[in-house]
Amino acid sequence: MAYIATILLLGSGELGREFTISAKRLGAKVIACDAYDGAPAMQVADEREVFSMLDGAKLREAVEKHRPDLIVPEIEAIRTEMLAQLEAAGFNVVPSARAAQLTMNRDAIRDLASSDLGLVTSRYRYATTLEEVDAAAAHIGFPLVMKPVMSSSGKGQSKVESEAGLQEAWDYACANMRGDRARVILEEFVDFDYEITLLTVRHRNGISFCSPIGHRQDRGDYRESWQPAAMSKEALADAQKMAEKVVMALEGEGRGWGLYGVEFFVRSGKAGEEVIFSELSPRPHDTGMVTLASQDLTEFDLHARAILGLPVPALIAARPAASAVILADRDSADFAFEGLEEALAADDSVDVRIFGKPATRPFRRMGVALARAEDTDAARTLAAKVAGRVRIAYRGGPA
Ligand SMILES: Nc1ncnc2c1ncn2[C@@H]1O[C@H](COP(=O)(O)OP(=O)(O)OP(=O)(O)O)[C@@H](O)[C@H]1O
Ligand SMILES: NCC(=O)N[C@@H]1O[C@H](COP(=O)([O-])[O-])[C@@H](O)[C@H]1O
Ligand SMILES: [Mg+2]
Repeated sequence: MAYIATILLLGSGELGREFTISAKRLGAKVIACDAYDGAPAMQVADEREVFSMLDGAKLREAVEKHRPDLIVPEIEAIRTEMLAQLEAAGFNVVPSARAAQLTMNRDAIRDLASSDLGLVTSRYRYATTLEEVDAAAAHIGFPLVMKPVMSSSGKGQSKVESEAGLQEAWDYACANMRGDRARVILEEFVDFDYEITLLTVRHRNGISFCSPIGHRQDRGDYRESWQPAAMSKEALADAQKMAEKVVMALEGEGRGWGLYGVEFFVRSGKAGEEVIFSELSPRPHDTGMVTLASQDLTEFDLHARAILGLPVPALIAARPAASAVILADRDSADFAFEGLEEALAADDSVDVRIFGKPATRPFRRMGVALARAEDTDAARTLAAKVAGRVRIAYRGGPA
């Protein structure tokens, strides 16, 4: 059989696994890559390659070996200069090398959104030394949020209440950053009423939006999400306008086709709800796992369709649903999941996804519970209950 496309997937976690299933259902061949063997997407892909996505030479080698039609980043930490070189050499990077490059660096995407595109963001300053941190903090005020410019899933991020906390936050950011560039962003702490992810699909016929996804984060990492999130018509229109603007600005030399997770904070102001752009992922978003329960075409199906040049509907409906994460709390390479029987006892409104990661770590996401109900509040309660019933039984320590 001739495949519709050969896809080289860079990063093979839970998001990549669902994406691989979607792409394969449409007739694609998927080669899953990650730094460790047995990663979730590798378990369902046609082939695998094990190397660090930050190793440019290995990345090029994998591309030359498989000659993919599409190079699909699944994580942020990739040698993006190599993606740009590969794109220049004629390879198709999803959605574009520019998107991968700009979103990997908080300073790059923030400058684009705020200075170039004029989107509303929190006030921010950068710093590369503790002295610069002090100066930036004096400008921003307290409380503030400090993050390494290169990090994801809340790594190295802290909320700082006063001057006394700056040194600790700086040390924490430096210890948990990616790369060798000690640089942080200090952001005004936005006391938002709620936050959303707006899944935005850019495809051959234009742009389509999913219903907004509400979510709750802890330690800078997602814990639960629900869809559709209630918000005013005006606020949703503002968010859609901003999402379209930023997504359109990311195409560069690429096609720009694909699904993006655009994150916003929403707070009420004098003139109604104020929408503040936070950041975005040029790929499926972790909070978007709720679409496995809420939408007929999930965020993974939509990403696959968009990048393959297949039709994406203009209107994407969502029924009330929620997701809740299942986290590990220690290091282990010998463990088992228990409680699935009770977790799934309810009825067909609940489900789980166990990711199949070969080892646990404190706070590592190992699975997710999904629930549908008559409204999102009920769905959240149900999803949390299901997640709570799945237990990880640790039998041994790390490998
Ligand atoms: N300026 C801010 N004010 C208030 N809360 C914030 C601010 N910045 C971040 N947060 C909180 O921390 C969460 C994580 O922040 P952010 O999305 O910037 O981190 P991340 O490391 O890129 O996470 P991910 O990779 O999972 O998207 C946000 O969703 C929000 O809940
Ligand atoms: N916020 C980004 C995100 O959720 N990314 C998802 O987590 C995986 C890494 O998990 P791990 O750290 O447990 O290996 C990534 O591969 C991706 O699927
Ligand atoms: Mg985020």
